Amino acid sequence: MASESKRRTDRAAVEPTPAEESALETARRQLNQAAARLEIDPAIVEQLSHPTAVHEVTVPIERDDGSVEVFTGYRAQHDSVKGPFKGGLRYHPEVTRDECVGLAMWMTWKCAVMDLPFGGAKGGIAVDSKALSAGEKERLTRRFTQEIRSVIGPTKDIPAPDMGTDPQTMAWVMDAYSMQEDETIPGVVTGKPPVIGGSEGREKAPGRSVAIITREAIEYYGRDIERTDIAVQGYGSVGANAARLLDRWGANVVAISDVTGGIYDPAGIETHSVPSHDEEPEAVLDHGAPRTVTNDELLELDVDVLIPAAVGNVLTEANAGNISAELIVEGANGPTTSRGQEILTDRGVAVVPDILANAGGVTVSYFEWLQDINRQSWSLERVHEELESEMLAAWDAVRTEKETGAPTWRDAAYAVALSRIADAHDVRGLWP
Ligand SMILES: NC(=O)C1=CN([C@@H]2O[C@H](COP(=O)(O)OP(=O)(O)OC[C@H]3O[C@@H](n4cnc5c(N)ncnc54)[C@H](OP(=O)(O)O)[C@@H]3O)[C@@H](O)[C@H]2O)C=CC1
Ligand SMILES: O=C(O)CCC(=O)C(=O)O
Repeated sequence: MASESKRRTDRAAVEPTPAEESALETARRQLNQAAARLEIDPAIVEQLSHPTAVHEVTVPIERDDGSVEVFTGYRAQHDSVKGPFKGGLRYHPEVTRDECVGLAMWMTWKCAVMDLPFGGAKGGIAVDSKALSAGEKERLTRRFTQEIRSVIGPTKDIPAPDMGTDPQTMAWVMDAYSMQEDETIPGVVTGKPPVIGGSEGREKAPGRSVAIITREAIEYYGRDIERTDIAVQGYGSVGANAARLLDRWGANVVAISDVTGGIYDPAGIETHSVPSHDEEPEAVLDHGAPRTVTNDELLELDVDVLIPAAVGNVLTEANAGNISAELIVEGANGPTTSRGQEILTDRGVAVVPDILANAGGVTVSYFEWLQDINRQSWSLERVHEELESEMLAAWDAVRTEKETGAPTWRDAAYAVALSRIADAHDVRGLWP
């Protein structure tokens, strides 16, 4: 696509990198670097550096022992030039306003890489979800939904699962929202159980897309998947499903981990016999293996491919020089800091970015939203076929950018995403 906003320049890179950076700082730095290469109107870049809105709400709940606890929740809405805001809800102790804004920015680019008619959002509650009973989690979710009810909706902003939330959480959001609207509105969230309008295949979709993109990248670099050793950090919706699919496709998954640490077996791990986070949290270390590793050690193992699929900021200035993998496929959102990326790039390590690799989640969310508004139900086979085709189309678009001069896979993915977003802003124009 020929585009005014896409012409490359040699403008110098942006600000220096601090030792530690927030998701928002990383996201802004990546935006500025990509925009500098693409010659995008500075007014549009400035606009995209800020969220459209950030809603901060107080969420009081009654604990099972009768006491009242007050939590803070957020919904950050970044950009909606191409359609309603879209993105997950995260329940994690480290959720902050800035983290939600950074993650919302990445959702904008992710939807644009996939050419979905959505913008970017992210939200969550600063809470340790594992310390809540099911009843407490339900009360927290229903109260949070009530607090953000006026800013979400099937044509406004559509939440979905992320870390610490799952299909049941989405069912509570849908129910709380629908009760207030006096009608059943399945399209207000995606990632619901299929029995209430959720899509087949949504839960495993982010892991499936990570596996598809890993498979394509392995082939791109001329490797044989059956002779490829892979380490995966995080064994949840993304990590476990990616590991299991790659294992099924013949790769040698030699290391996996959860929050408590990991296991390493150079002969390969039977991934299906290790419970995922959804099946049983913190169970990876219970599985017998010749060696256990810490999460830091897992990242530096002598493997061909590394898939960080848990939390952000794990590949940093401190360890990027020690990473042995030749290929990193980002399953988590924001696992690589700016300085980590620079060091990895200098060392010739290919990093395929989150906004492409884990985009299967939001893509099947889009399928779910389509099914909801059309009152349809697709088969799992259809979801898999359509996801495969969307992922390959996005991979081709990004690969073309890489082959025509983008220095890194992240630059290539941003070139695809940002040019689409900038063009959309350009034609819609600014309200006077
Ligand atoms: N769910 C989705 O639709 C999508 C999620 N993502 C991103 O993928 C990442 C993982 O999300 P998801 O799989 O949904 O999360 P889950 O909650 O399903 O699983 C997270 C996994 O990571 C482990 N974990 C948690 N903290 C750490 C840590 N500090 N170090 C190592 N492992 C840790 C958990 O361990 P334990 O089991 O012991 O708790 C669990 O195995 C996040 O960055 C998320 O934003 C991206 C796209 C879509
Ligand atoms: O499915 C969605 O809408 C969003 C999933 C998500 O939060 C993500 O891709 O990071």
